[in-house]
Amino acid sequence: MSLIETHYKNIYQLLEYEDYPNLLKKLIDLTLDTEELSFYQKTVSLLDWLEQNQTNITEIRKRFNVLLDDLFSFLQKKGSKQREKLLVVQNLIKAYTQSHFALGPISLDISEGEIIGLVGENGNGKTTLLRSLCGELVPTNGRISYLFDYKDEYDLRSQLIYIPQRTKDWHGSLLSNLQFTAASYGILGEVNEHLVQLVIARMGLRGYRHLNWKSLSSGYKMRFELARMLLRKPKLLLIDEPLANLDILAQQVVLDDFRDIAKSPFRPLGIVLSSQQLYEVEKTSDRVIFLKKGQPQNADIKEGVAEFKEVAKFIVEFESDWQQEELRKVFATLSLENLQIKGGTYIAIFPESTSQERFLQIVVDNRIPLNYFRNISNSTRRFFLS
Ligand SMILES: Nc1ncnc2c1ncn2[C@@H]1O[C@H](COP(=O)(O)OP(=O)(O)OP(=O)(O)O)[C@@H](O)[C@H]1O
Repeated sequence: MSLIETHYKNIYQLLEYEDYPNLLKKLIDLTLDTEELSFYQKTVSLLDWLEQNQTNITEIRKRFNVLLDDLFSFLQKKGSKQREKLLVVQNLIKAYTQSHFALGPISLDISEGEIIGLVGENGNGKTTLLRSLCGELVPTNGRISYLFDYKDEYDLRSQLIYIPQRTKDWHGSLLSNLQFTAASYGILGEVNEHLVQLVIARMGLRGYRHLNWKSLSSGYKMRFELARMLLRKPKLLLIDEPLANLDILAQQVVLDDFRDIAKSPFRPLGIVLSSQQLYEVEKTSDRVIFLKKGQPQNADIKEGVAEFKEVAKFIVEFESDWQQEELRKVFATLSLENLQIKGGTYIAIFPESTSQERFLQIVVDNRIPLNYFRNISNSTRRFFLS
């Protein structure tokens, strides 16, 4: 099955399951992928119609179906985009003279459709890496090469978007700001009007379009930044702590959005994001880099290329009402090497030969009360252990 056919099948399944909120997002993504005013108009009129007709399910289904068929037959002709390499970093070092902190050497590359997660404790170089990748900081050593086409420095900056942790405030309404952003990238007239409506709806900002910066919560300010990013049609998005200030549900929505946007068969883009939400980031990213004192811990640099390391241990994180002593006793049969407890959560380290099944069997046989369990043998979580 081709990439487009799989995409098509997944989206039609949403129609079958009547998951209209998600379907609407996908439909807007496909509309943006067409880059055609006639489709922008059709989808915006569907959005307007939906606002007045939320209960007529048969008609809603019919309209979604017609538009989806239309979009797919257009995009099928356009064809999917071959994924290309966007960026190559070779032995990057960034040293600050004032604080004696040095990042790197780091080597990595990123292609269209790929998401790289950056994790690590505070002050270990995540922001420094992102700011170096976007050109805001000049490397002390090493090379960063952008492999996509760009006309000049301004064009490069518009295709390479960096969203910092603390974004600048803005004046006026959310709608007028997005219209202004689009205009500053040469998107004018009817295209501007429709495109802005689409990205507003895509980011769930329709009900907030007339609000100003002060009236938006931090989560909605982040959505505004993402809407602004979409208007600029970037190749590479570098984003610092996008999940900070978001509730758990909003975090999952934003991460799903990142995946959908990065992995579009028609306009894929590369994303590098930093976060403290380890497990959420691991679920979403294709690769995760753990930085400690400026060094990637889970990658070996061989001939300038990062190779990701595996650990030779079986490590589990769990929560239980049992005391350490009782747990040590029963897990001794699995040759327990180390048991730590922090913040009410246990981390148990066993030899590599221990399997998850054997661990769970011991739990069942001994009726150990388990409130939570996660195999972290391959998670960057293990680097946070003391
Ligand atoms: N402009 C600067 N001049 C000197 N030192 C700096 C500068 N910016 C950052 N540092 C230092 O570099 C180190 C790494 O900082 P950085 O902001 O990259 O870490 P981080 O992993 O993003 O941290 P956090 O999770 O807290 O955002 C810190 O020790 C910081 O104090």
